[in-house]
Amino acid sequence: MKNALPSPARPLRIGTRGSLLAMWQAHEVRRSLMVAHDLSEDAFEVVVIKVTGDMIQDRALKEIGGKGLFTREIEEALLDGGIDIAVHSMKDMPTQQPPGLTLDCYLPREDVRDAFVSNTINALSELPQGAVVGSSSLRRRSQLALRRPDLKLVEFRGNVQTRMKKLDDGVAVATFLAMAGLNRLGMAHVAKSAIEPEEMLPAVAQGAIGIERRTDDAAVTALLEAIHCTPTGHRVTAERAFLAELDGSCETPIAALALLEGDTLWLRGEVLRPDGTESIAGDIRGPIADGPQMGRDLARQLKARAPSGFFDWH
Ligand SMILES: NCc1[nH]cc(CCC(=O)O)c1CC(=O)O
Repeated sequence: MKNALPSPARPLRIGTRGSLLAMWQAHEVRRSLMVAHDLSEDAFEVVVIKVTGDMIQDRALKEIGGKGLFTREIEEALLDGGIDIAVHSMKDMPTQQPPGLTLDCYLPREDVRDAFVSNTINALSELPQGAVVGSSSLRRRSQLALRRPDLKLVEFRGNVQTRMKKLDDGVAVATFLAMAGLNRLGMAHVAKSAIEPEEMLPAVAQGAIGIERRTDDAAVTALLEAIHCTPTGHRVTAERAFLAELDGSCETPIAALALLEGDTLWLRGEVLRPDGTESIAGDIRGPIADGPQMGRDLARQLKARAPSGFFDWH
């Protein structure tokens, strides 16, 4: 029977990338569903799906371009019925989902901050003049270039171990990771310090895990409702509306962070030139329910302030 509730005879298939962090996230979704619905582990099956983004680690992702490098194959499996839900780092998710798929279920958000990682230096502010730092994130690179034009930036990619090895080898004196990933993998000690959003505004949806489903799958929709974190949903939705209005992706120099203060949502946003020569930033406050409109409004305000040619990274 289609859309049946999971049972040992027909486990719910959870699709994910194969990276350590992605696997942890898929198992966290399984744990949450088990608790919420009093189901056993064998009501679920974690299905690993190879994605383009994982197969091209040796090249700068922005050279290959295109949105959804980490998600396309997973969404295809979801549409095909090969999996029943897909677990994603929301930071990597395109702002639009393909017809037939819905992404509106979020686990409670982790630490949103970037981590400062180094063997020898304690904090971003303590980097000596002209220091070599490694990052392949266009957002982090442009934010660093803006605030510290003296720094030398080199490409840095790979899992935590690969990056630590590069630091040991002296390829760079520091690099940057998301605190969320380090915390989830029990590797918070790798961070010398966390970088406050005031110093480096994080990526849209950083630290949030989202669960995608087939829109018409009523049983899965009901199953997921029980584990949805509403505050995370409000925050991520506002940030993603900001990103969508700027026509951005996880490979554009855009940052945003929404916080809830009582009944109010406070959204900060920043867009940069890729070379970090200029940044346009602003913020907006309003009722939580207006989050998506505020995201669009803030994006339009920043666009109106941008000189011509600012968005040439499109
Ligand atoms: N683009 C890769 C990616 N996607 C999500 C995370 C970390 C976890 C998260 O933000 O949820 C990372 C790695 C990183 O930036 O360190």
